[in-house]
Amino acid sequence: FEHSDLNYFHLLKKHRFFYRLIIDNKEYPVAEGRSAKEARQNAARLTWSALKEQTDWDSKVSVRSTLSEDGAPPSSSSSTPQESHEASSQRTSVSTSCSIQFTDTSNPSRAQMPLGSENGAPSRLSTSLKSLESSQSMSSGTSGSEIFTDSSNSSNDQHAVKKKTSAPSRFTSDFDHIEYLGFGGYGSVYKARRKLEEKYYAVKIVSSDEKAFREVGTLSDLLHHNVIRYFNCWIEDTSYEDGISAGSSAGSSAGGYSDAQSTDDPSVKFLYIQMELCKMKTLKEWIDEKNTQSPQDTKRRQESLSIAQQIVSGVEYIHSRGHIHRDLKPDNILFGLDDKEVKIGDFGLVTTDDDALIDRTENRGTESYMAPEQVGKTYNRKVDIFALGLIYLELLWKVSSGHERGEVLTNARRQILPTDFSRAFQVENLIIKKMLHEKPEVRPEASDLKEQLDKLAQAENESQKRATV
Ligand SMILES: Nc1ncnc2c1ncn2[C@@H]1O[C@H](COP(=O)(O)OP(=O)(O)OP(=O)(O)O)[C@@H](O)[C@H]1O
Repeated sequence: FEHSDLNYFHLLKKHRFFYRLIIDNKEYPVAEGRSAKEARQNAARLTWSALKEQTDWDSKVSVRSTLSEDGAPPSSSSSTPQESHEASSQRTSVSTSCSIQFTDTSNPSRAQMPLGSENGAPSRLSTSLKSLESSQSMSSGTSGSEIFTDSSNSSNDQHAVKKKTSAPSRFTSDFDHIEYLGFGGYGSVYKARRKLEEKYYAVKIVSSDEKAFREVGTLSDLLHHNVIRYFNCWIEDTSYEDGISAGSSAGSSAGGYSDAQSTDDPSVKFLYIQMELCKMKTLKEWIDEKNTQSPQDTKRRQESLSIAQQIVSGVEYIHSRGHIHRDLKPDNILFGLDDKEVKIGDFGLVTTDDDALIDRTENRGTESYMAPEQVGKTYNRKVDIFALGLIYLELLWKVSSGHERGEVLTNARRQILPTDFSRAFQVENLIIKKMLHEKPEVRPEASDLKEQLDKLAQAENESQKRATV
């Protein structure tokens, strides 16, 4: 990406809305968006992610309440289409009801700040916007939008945004057989066939901001069989909504293209990220499946080792390219279409690793997999090794309930592994304990870990051969 494009996104970042959900007096993470609606939807998504984590650990929590805005009594009519889709798609069982409230945490003075009016930068904004637009239409061949910019008059610059016309969507013109796959904290993912080569891809649509650019910036830098492959990205004025994800949204039709996801703010754009299509099965589902099978079997041990080797391979590669994933968890690891390889995805929280412990944004990542130092501001790539330690333990060790899983993970974070586990998996126990060491410098590098796991796999193979002779 051009620096000018990034400047543009830095400027847009100042024009923000913030929302947080409060459920039964518990505050969930603050979400941001470039419109109130987008911030509300992001708040719903972040809360859903947090609830998913929480309900795994404690199934008492209810999440099927209808989301209502601004503290209004919950009612199905008050939820936005996206939110009601989220509420209705929740699979967690309900035991109690709870009240959900949206709180606008925006700083009004910032939220109303005219776009591009800060730091005397309006003409830079116009220039960046223009260069962004021209590169967009060059790459997509479809623009259909006009730019109204008068860079000689800075007072007009807050209007230096696109006037929306019904631009043809590159997504719907280049792709067909579009199917909704799911949503994450930041956007929705679709399976779609690119007409030209008649090949299927996953297309993730997120609001086009700095975080999204960081994700594609990193993905475009990576090519490894254990990392979800990136192909392309482009920007559109509107998001895509199909019949499922749009719910009863006015103006949307099943499988059609609508601007129901567009916002009143014409500067809000959406980044479409075209990626390798994986199976709709995450490592989380694999673990859950294994946990329903009994008893703890040797096949699980072998498969877990092979999966751990692949994840470590991917992480070693990511680290070798100078990145830290920061959000490794079973939900973010998918199976390739051939079901043979696992692939690391969701690079939304990726950052650079300059080898030194540097001051970073605090508290990034999913709480239950986060290394202890990640709650602060100074950490390095070893946070990924900590998360991997917990994942390897979960791969290997059968638990029977969400409650047990919670206990095992909480203790493991303090390097206390189940006694039976230490007995049954002596080598793995030592490796995992080191990965979970409180001091990041004691945790192994991904390359060392890979070597250890390769040796372990070799030893297992040999002992199996001996057993069959
Ligand atoms: N390349 C892909 N192929 C197939 N399915 C995918 C692909 N990428 C994501 N998905 C699916 O789409 C859904 C949303 O994924 P996404 O990466 O946006 O969010 P997430 O990882 O679930 O959540 P979060 O971003 O909050 O961590 C998930 O169910 C995921 O399994």
